[in-house]
Amino acid sequence: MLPSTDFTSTQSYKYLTDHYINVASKNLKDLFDADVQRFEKFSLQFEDILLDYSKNRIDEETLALLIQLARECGVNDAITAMFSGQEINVTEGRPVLHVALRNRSNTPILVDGKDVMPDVNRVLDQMKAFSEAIISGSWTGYTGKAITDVVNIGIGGSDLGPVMVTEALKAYKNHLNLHFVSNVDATHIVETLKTVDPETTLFLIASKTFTTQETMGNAHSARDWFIANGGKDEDVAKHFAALSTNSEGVAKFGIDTKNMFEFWDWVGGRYSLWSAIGLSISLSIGFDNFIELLDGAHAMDNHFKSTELEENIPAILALVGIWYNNFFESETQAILPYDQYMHRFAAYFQQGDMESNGKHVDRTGKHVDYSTGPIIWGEPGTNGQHAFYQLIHQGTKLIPCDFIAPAQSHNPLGEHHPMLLSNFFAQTEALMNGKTEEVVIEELKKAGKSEEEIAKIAPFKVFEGNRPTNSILVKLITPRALGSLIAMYEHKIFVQGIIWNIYSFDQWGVELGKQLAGKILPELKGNEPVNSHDSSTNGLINQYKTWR
Ligand SMILES: O=P(O)(O)OC[C@H]1O[C@@H](O)[C@H](O)[C@@H](O)[C@@H]1O
Repeated sequence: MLPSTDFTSTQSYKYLTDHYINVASKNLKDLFDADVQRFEKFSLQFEDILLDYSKNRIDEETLALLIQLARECGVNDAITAMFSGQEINVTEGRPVLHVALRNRSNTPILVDGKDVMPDVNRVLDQMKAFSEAIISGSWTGYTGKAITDVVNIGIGGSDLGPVMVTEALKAYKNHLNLHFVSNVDATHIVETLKTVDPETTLFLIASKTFTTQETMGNAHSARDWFIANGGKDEDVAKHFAALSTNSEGVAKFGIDTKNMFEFWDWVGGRYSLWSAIGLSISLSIGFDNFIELLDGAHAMDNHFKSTELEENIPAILALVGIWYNNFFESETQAILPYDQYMHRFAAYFQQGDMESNGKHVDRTGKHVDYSTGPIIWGEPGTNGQHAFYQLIHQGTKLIPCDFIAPAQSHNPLGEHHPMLLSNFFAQTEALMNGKTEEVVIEELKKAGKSEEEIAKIAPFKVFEGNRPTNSILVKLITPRALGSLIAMYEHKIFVQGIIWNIYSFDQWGVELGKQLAGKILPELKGNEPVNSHDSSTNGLINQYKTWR
């Protein structure tokens, strides 16, 4: 059982409310001027990952109170509950054990009295053998040729993790061409199939439930294309594999269950890249690198599980996030990787965070009267600088940002990496310090502007500063470091969900739209007008019918 506390009625929350008034009036620049130790005090290192959270609008008292808040909300007990396989996904009646998938120390983890580790290791062995056969070319297609292309068909958690990781670790990639098809828009599968050859293509049908409309639709179209282009029914086994918890659904689709890579209902979709859903990752970068990814996540799990909250990286990130979300009332949080390979990282955590903590009832079923999960967004730097950073620097909204960058590049070409990192360092400094009116006026004077010109233009050139950021500097984005980074954010989301007293591992909010689409689909047949909806929906459907 998870503890259930209304965090707004804790002692620490009350203290934080008063403390906020004091801190909100302070400037980050002044906090740095007043304390030469600030970086040492507010930074933590884990292996090759340095978290600098000193450029946040906090002081030592803030941190102490936030940690007290975490304690009052039972974060430590909740961590124990998750790692020990308790049924903490209450509304779906399941434990939450993505940590078991990467439990490289193999300590037993019990679900209903049974250790899950032998099953986890069995599927890992199966993934290893399969990956090696495909990569080496010993597994051949129906005409005897080696596989050259892998198409992962999945959506949400069965797509975003594999896409994000295979992109982030492209530097480790082998000869196989990876493709990802997620959208039910036929364009996605049609354009992908134009680029592959049925004789040398392997399709991975990735779906936890094996019922998701988009994935099933794309999987059937892929199978039809395979048959229409020379494959026979009996050849399907050489070209289709399934990654799922639903063996019945897999068999019904016509995939030999020998080609099924199993996982379990205690793996949430958005936490599933560590499971059989990661097969495309293992095929792309090799099984050994996939294990490195799991190792990195496991190391972060151990850090999270066994480190006091004061030094616990995911917990600190969570608490600082709560500080902005619930006291400064910031609505969003940007994730800004200064690494082109990590261009899907923010998109991945849009699902990870927003599907987990986008909840409006607490664990007792009561409507919350406080803000829960933030809106997550972001793009890689430096691209974002030339697009939306204007608003972060000079807009009216407070946007806490996580800046992430590798110290070493996989592509050390000329001055590119120092140029990239100079921007990474400059942005957080600029956001913190801003530029005062006096400095602006001084600069304009030096540029020879008249008093009149200066008075006109100066206000537009002022940067208020005092914009908070975390900087996450990673030595090099290796599979291990990436595994740790992903696990770090997963646990941050977990801690926040515990404090907000919500269930982070269900996703009922995605159901209504699915239900209604199921009702509307048959209504789109035929030409007779539809009148079973509100006038807007009827009007749109009926216009569609006249235009199609
Ligand atoms: O893997 P499945 O069962 O096809 O589900 C895909 C996605 O389906 C969505 O509806 C869920 O909100 C996601 O959490 C999930 O990842």
